[in-house]
Amino acid sequence: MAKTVKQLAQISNTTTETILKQLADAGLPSRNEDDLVTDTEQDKLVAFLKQSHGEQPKSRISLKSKTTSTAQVTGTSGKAKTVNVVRTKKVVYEKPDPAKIEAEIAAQAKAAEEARLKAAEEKQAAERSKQEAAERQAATLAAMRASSEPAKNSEANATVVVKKVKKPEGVKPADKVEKTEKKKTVKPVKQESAADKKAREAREAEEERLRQMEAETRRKAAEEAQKRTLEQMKQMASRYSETDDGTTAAIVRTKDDAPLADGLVGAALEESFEKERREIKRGAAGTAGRGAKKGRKGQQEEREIKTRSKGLKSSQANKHKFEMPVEKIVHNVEVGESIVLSDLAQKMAVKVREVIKSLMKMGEMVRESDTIDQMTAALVIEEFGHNFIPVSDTQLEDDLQVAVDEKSGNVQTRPPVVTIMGHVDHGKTSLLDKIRATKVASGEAGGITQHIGAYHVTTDRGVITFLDTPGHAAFTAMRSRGAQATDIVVLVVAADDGMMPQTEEAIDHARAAGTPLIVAINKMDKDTADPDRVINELSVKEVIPEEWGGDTPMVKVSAKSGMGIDELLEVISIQAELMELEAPVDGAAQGVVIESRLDKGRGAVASLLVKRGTLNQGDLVLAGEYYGKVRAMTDENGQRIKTAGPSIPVEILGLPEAPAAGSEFLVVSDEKKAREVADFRAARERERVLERQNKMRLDTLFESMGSAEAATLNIILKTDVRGSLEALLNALDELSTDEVKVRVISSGVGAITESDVILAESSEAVLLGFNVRADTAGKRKADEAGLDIRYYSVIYGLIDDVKAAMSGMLAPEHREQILGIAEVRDVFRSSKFGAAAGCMVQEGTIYRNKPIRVLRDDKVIFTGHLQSLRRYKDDVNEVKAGMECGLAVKGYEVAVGDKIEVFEIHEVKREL
Ligand SMILES: Nc1nc2c(ncn2[C@@H]2O[C@H](COP(=O)(O)OP(=O)(O)OP(=O)(O)O)[C@@H](O)[C@H]2O)c(=O)[nH]1
Repeated sequence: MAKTVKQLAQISNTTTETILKQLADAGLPSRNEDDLVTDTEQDKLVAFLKQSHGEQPKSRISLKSKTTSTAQVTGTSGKAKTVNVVRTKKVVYEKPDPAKIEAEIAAQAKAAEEARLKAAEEKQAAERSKQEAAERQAATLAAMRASSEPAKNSEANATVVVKKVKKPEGVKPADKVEKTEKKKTVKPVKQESAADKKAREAREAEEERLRQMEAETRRKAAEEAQKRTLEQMKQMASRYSETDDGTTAAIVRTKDDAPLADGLVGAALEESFEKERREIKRGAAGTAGRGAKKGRKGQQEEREIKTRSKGLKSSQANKHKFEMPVEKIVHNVEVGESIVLSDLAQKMAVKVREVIKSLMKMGEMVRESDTIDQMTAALVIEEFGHNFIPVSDTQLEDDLQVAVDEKSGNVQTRPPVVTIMGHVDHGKTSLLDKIRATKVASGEAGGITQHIGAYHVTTDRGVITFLDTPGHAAFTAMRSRGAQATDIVVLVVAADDGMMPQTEEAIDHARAAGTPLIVAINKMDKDTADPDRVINELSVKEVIPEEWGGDTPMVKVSAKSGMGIDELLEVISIQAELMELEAPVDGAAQGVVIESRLDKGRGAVASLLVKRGTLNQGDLVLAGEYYGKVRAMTDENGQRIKTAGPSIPVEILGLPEAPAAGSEFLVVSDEKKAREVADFRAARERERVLERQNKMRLDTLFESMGSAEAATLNIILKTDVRGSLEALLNALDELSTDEVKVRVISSGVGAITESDVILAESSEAVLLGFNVRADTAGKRKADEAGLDIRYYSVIYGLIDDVKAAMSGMLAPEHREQILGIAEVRDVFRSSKFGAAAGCMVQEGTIYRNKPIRVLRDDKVIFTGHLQSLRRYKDDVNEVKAGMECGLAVKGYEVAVGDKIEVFEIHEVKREL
């Protein structure tokens, strides 16, 4: 507030003269004692006075703080004592100097101005260089026109240029362009007249128009080149990404708004089109290479590229060199029902680790070897920015099938394929035997058919092919396959036994497959035979005889006496005629694998039933997961044959492994396709196995958490053929109860090996051999480990043992013990016994009067008795290990290398 000089004198306790003098000294205007002094003047006066008294304005303020605490220290005497610790802290604040601030502001403004000027200069320079480039281009174009078609007008020249761009192969080589460039540079500079100026302007306008056309053409050419390159990548990435309509699906998503010509071509206009084409190619190869083996860095680059909404950065465009339009390679990832993680990663060209990480983010804890389902895979694929293509698991097979269908022709009537079904011991094999007039049943262990066989017989009414399916319930799965492959089911029902569980099952299977049924009421020779009861029981299951108004032919037969056999065959033939069974005879064969096994000497042996076409020796057969050329072909009687038409069963050699019984087979002309389908099927099988294993692991984990007492019976199972293996696995699968789980931890076809024994030892599993034995190393290992190996030749014997072990009913029972093993070293003819064998007893003792088995390649091939046992010329009752002997097997001719195993059945305390 303004005050008079007098008032100020009073406030400061001084005279008015003093104030007036001080005001004058401070440089303020002179005044009288009643004049007002403004606030600003008062401030100035105070500042002057402070300065004149030597006082500087404070620019720094110091603050001090002090804290006191205590600490425990050890004194010189060694005693601990408490001391006070004082901490002082000083903080200095600097008061901003207005002058300094002003200077700083001025400096900043100056720098900003300089930067602006610099930017403007740079912009000008860039424009200049752009203009220069445009001029160079115009000159190049003019020179090109002049050198190519001087007579034509500029419009025509432009067309030529456009044409050349569209067809890069017809373009001019680079050196010619360079020459035209040279021509331009050596031209003398003329003084420009008015007419010249007009002409120049017209030329410039025309050149500008051409330049735009040129730019447009180049853009199109670059786009086309990019398309071609991407097409190549697409083809490389996915050879089988055909859509329903047969066109190839796009593999790469390109961004529509990405500018191509400017960024791509840039100042590379001097370059020839040919060079550009080469560079596009090179760029594509480089990009593909990077894509194929990119690491984390590569992926980061990809992400950056992905987020880029526009083309190349201007800085890159100014590099004066060709740059490939960089775009993430988007793969079409085909996924079937499920996929192994490592395969998925490979298909997306990323590391498995990355896939695992992405799944972890989704809350899925997985490992490299795990399989994930189609939906989860779809999420992962989307996450990585690729295209998810769900594929039918049978797509490749379907394609092959179409190829086979196209080639087949000459449709003819074919023999019916008949499956004989029925309850155990109702006489299926005996009936077939009778039909074939060959005994098959007598040599079988336990009287059970062990695997599916197929036979064809010629009757008065034509050829009929029979599939001989085993009777035990364990073969249900295989039997249902048999029903699918067959035209007619003959249901055998014993007249003295009637309807049994497997009779019902057979009816269900035949119905499910839509296969006509013919009932053979067997054992009619027996006194206890009651066919009416059988018919009554069948009618309950809606199997009604023709006499009762139904549609099921029923024939009373006796496999023993041969009664009704001819009638049965006739009924089968009539039924077949009614069905008008036909198949193409020409063209590639296809059908079903009935049975397969690995033979030590011959490799994989597969029984096939040809359903259509003709199978020839030398054909390339794809069966299940395996393919190979048919090296040799035999019929069911072991006769070598060269061809097999529809409905004919054959045994073939030439596949690398034994395909699963029930697999479809077909002949393919293209080995590459066969390999692809085989690989695909193998991968699918692997996925299924892994899926099952994972499920098992999880289930086990869950169950063991739920019930502490749940015991698990681990089993390692080896069998002679795939058919029995599958049957046993199915049967064992069904045995698990709430208290005891049955877990087959390993299974396979062939002898029990050392590794099987080691696995059994480590996993506390029981070793079960069905019609197979342990090989020498396996046996030695089992002896060392003190492991018991259980051998079986009858399926229900094995199942019963497992059941008994599970239920704790391990009562003493009859069990086999192997007493001795002799190896056949020589075979010679004996007038008395036929074939006699010279043997070496390898283990234990060979007894003349005890039952024996003949083993070939560690598989049981015969069970029976010895006809004679000799030491030199003498008949003996026993021969001990290490001794030679001569023997003859009753009803069987042994071969060199066979083993004769003598066993006996005795009562033992049971334990598993
Ligand atoms: N009396 C009599 N016995 C028969 C007849 N058919 C079969 N058998 C006997 O019945 C038993 C079982 O015969 P198989 O032919 O092995 O019976 P299957 O149905 O093939 O048996 P699995 O292969 O075990 O399913 C044998 O002892 C035969 O001798 C028949 O018509 N009359």
